[in-house]
Amino acid sequence: MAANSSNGDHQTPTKSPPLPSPLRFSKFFQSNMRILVTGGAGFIGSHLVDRLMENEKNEVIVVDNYFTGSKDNLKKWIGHPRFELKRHDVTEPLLVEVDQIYHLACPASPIFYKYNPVKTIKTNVIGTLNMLGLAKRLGARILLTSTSEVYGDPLVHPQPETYWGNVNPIGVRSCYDEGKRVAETLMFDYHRQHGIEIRVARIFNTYGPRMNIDDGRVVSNFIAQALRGEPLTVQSPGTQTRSFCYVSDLVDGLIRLMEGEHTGPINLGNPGEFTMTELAETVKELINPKVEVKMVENTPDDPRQRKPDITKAKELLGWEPKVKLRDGLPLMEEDFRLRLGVDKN
Ligand SMILES: NC(=O)c1ccc[n+]([C@@H]2O[C@H](COP(=O)([O-])OP(=O)(O)OC[C@H]3O[C@@H](n4cnc5c(N)ncnc54)[C@H](O)[C@@H]3O)[C@@H](O)[C@H]2O)c1
Ligand SMILES: O=c1ccn([C@@H]2O[C@H](COP(=O)(O)OP(=O)(O)O[C@H]3OC[C@@H](O)[C@H](O)[C@H]3O)[C@@H](O)[C@H]2O)c(=O)[nH]1
Repeated sequence: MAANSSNGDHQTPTKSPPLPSPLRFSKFFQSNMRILVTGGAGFIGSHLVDRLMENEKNEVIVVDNYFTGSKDNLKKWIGHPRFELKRHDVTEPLLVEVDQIYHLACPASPIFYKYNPVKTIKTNVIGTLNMLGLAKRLGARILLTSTSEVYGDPLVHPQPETYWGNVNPIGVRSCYDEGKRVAETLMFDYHRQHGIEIRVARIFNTYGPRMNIDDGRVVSNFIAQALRGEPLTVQSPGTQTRSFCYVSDLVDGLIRLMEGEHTGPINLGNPGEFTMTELAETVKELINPKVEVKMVENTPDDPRQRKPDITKAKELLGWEPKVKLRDGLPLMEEDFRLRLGVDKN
């Protein structure tokens, strides 16, 4: 009996299989990395997308619910064959096929994360669970953008990753800082229990073009106020400190972390430390020497000092920030002038 009659395996095909579409061989179909960016329509996310899209081997999918982000931030990529944008809330399950997940979705400015604290904590907990579930199903590597806020009002200065923090669990900032702490816990539990490849970045205050004009964070507030000729509102006492990282440096650190071999957590931030009064004076000097600096009331639980210890990022990722505050502020000023319609005279 002829071997090919026993089962279908060896039958001589009567018709040759269809040729693949000619598009299969166009450069846009040769991507070897499909990357999901949650929160990609936001400030950091959209800069990350710009960098990922520069590599022709990447295909990028963004999901965002547009709470604080905007399609405008991604307008140069809309319609690009290697780019896809979906309105989606990460508190709902997501089905896509990807190799890497950058999980950024979460409001980051205190006025926005406090606006609906229950939603903020759901985004951090349920949103991160959903993304970890997706990573588990696909065997994808996932990076979480955690925050320096996990150190709370730190009693150790500067903050190394080994510091466990000093966080109020029931305060008005807890939806965000405790939310991110739970998100970190989930990342490490999925790593230990299910072998998921995880990366955790602890990002310190980051600034740059495309921040929302009325975002409420200090750098965007001061620049917008200086350009509008309004007083710069320093929240009392003004001696509290922050360390500000320019967004291009931060994005470089995120990509190095994702591509490297270390889970983290790893601090990503610029160790240059400034009081809020110093920041106001610098913005005044660089942008509008005529504006006044006004002391206003602060909000509860505002951390009194913050500065990253970036030894680990230097050693493990070969990363350190390059852009100094005095060089980064004018780049942001340019973008704010365009959007506010204020010319340089
Ligand atoms: N910018 C900083 O200084 C800083 C510092 C530490 C950590 N981070 C983290 O980096 C990430 C990005 O921050 P950012 O400064 O770009 O803020 P952003 O507010 O500009 O971006 C957040 C994005 O997430 C989207 N989003 C919010 N909730 C969502 C949800 N439930 N589903 C889908 N999308 C949702 C928003 O619409 C927005 O586009 C956040 O996770 C934030 O916690 C930022
Ligand atoms: O107009 C303002 C706004 C803020 N501030 C002060 O500036 C400091 C920084 O405040 P921001 O609102 O910019 O940011 P915070 O450092 O409080 O939180 C940020 O931390 C890291 C990220 O996770 C988030 O982007 C955000 O939560 C605070 O001390 C605040 O009191 C002012 O003095 N004037």
